[in-house]
Amino acid sequence: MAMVLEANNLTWQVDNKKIVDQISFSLKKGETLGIVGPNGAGKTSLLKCLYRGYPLSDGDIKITGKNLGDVDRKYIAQKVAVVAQHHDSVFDLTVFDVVHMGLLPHKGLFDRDNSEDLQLIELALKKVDLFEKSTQIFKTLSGGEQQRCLIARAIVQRPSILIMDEPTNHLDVFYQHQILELVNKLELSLVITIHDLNLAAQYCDRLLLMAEGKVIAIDTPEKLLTRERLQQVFKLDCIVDKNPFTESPRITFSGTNFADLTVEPDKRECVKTVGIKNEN
Ligand SMILES: Nc1ncnc2c1ncn2[C@@H]1O[C@H](COP(=O)(O)OP(=O)(O)OP(=O)(O)O)[C@@H](O)[C@H]1O
Repeated sequence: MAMVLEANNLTWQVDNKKIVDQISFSLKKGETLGIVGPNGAGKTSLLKCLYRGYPLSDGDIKITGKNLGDVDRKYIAQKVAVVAQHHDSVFDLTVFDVVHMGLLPHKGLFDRDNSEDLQLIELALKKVDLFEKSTQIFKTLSGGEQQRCLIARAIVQRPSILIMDEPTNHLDVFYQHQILELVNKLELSLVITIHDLNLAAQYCDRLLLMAEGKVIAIDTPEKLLTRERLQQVFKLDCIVDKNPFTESPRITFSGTNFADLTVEPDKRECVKTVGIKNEN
């Protein structure tokens, strides 16, 4: 099957420190890849490499078969939509105007909107249930509504790949599920960073687990999320069983178990909880 995204040996460094260190993976059409790992692992930096916010020190990226170095920004904007963590630039715009921005990669400088464009915006706003709030200023929306507004912009953009940096951040449990269900139904290829491993297991086809800039493993949630691996990376003991609703892996972490919490996380030794039955 043709790959929508191919990342080969991606490396990005600052002051000789490799923040993203020789990462390779590919993404199939319609697949959802979740990037997981501890704070500071390099997840956001990896995403920024993907949409060319950061210049690579080494490696290359192909999007729909074309090398990123050989295409212009407009091609990237047509193929890749991004929902980043910070969106200050759209704060004072109305919901309609933010969603309208999704048309820009497909327009020439002097092109006017036609009826199809307006229909597309209307459909996208209805899909995320924000049509009634079209004239509201973006910054006055709730966190969940802001995420939905940015997803509507991505729908209008009609990309092949949607990249989202922690899309469930600051959302309550209802909106966490709503956002992830919504983007999964769009039938796009998705790359998302996500801290909640249970949500990642439920909504992602594959996970890329990273730490200190490197890939620890890439696999399906069922194969990747093992007690041993999670202990090694997060320094916490856990039980891995199954979510009774979805059958996806369910992870329950123990408390920290550390006598001295002032020790840096990467120097901590994981203390196993005695007597825990683990299905992995
Ligand atoms: N522009 C930069 N200059 C210097 N260091 C940077 C830069 N961007 C990121 N870093 C460093 O790279 C490391 C990885 O940061 P990044 O934000 O990619 O991690 P993350 O896995 O997304 O973390 P979190 O889960 O906390 O959001 C951090 O130590 C960070 O300080």
